[in-house]
Amino acid sequence: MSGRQDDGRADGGGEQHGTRVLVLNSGSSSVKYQLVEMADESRPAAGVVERIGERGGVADHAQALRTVAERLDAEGLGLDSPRLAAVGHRVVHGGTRFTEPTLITDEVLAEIRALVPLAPLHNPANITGIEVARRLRPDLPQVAVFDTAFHATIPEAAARYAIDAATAERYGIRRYGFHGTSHAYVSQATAALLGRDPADVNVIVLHLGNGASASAVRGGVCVDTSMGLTPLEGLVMGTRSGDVDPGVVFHLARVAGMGTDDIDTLLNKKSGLLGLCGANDMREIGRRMAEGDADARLAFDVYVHRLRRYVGAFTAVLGRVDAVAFTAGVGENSAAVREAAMSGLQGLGITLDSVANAVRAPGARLVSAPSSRVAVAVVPTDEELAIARDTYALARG
Ligand SMILES: Nc1ncnc2c1ncn2[C@@H]1O[C@H](COP(=O)(O)OP(=O)(O)O)[C@@H](O)[C@H]1O
Ligand SMILES: CC(=O)OP(=O)(O)O
Ligand SMILES: [Mg+2]
Repeated sequence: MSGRQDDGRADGGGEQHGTRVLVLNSGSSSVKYQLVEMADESRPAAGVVERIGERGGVADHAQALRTVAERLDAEGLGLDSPRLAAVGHRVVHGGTRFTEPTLITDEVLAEIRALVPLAPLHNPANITGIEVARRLRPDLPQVAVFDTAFHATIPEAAARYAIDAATAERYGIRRYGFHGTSHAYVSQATAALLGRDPADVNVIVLHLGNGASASAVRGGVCVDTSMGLTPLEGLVMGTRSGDVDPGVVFHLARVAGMGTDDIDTLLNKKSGLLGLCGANDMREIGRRMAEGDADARLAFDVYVHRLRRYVGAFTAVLGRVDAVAFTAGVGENSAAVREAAMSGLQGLGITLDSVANAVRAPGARLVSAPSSRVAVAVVPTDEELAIARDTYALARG
């Protein structure tokens, strides 16, 4: 650690002395950013630019990234800082090509671009972030950390769709899975909360943000996940349908006369909670339910029903479950979703402690009853820290 600079000055130090990583987590409609000081994993700067492309928001991802750069400059923490060691980028789709954090070169960028058809809402935003950061600091290592990477261990029986094998092979059609950085981080943190070695613990992780996915993790290794070829499959999400009969697509095409792009937009942006009740934010749904709104109630019930199905399915996949971990915006904050999702599951060894579950508290914590064979935990995710660690490790060589 000879290069570490701990003098506490806002800037300065030699060129090789950077100990900070800028993490860019570009989502379909937001850019989250964090500056992570690796010496103590503190965050000198963090923020989010939201509502990209929506009314009242910035026009596009390039504009959002300019806003991020301006905010960092205003705090004296700009991209020109010599304390910066590297930039870490969340990249959503790595296909079968990328299963590890990867130093970004022109060739790597071209390969990420080739994967755009598999994640049209996400990879273009990630690419814009990479291009902007490379332009501003061509001298810095830039690292891509892939959402799909943690799922590369999923066995063929769970990863393959039962469709014509030659067609699947030719077009790369298989389950890739997403939110992997979060599933990896949270499954490890859950083992730590239980005071056990991750290699001995089986966890069902429920990542419930705007996008949502479940995963089955056996001894630290992912063995199944709810998202598939794209981040559309699986759980009910803010604006995405999750699982639907593929026949719905043909029916809409033939009977409703909708085109491919219209159906894509319908299922990705106008469905899920939003499609069912006109709101995609679980907080608003909670408020409306309290006022007796039947549409909000139905949306909540559909969301929870799907969640319970996956908990049951992944219990069967794992055989033995040690913990169910709730994470991301909804998972960490909605006691009502956790309560409803875990109710009546004594047959699976799950008993929630309703009082503990209702308490708001920071950090990882147990919300199951002492008698519960399966621990139920709320475990805050930290994708940015996980990306920063991977990025720093690779940048330092
Ligand atoms: N206090 C809360 N109660 C219920 N839901 C919440 C609360 N706070 C945030 N959320 C939910 O979290 C979602 C965002 O989660 P987040 O993990 O930040 O998503 P993403 O990373 O996909 O943007 C919001 O849509 C909102 O519904
Ligand atoms: C992959 C995915 O769904 O990401 P997000 O939840 O950030 O949209
Ligand atoms: Mg997220």
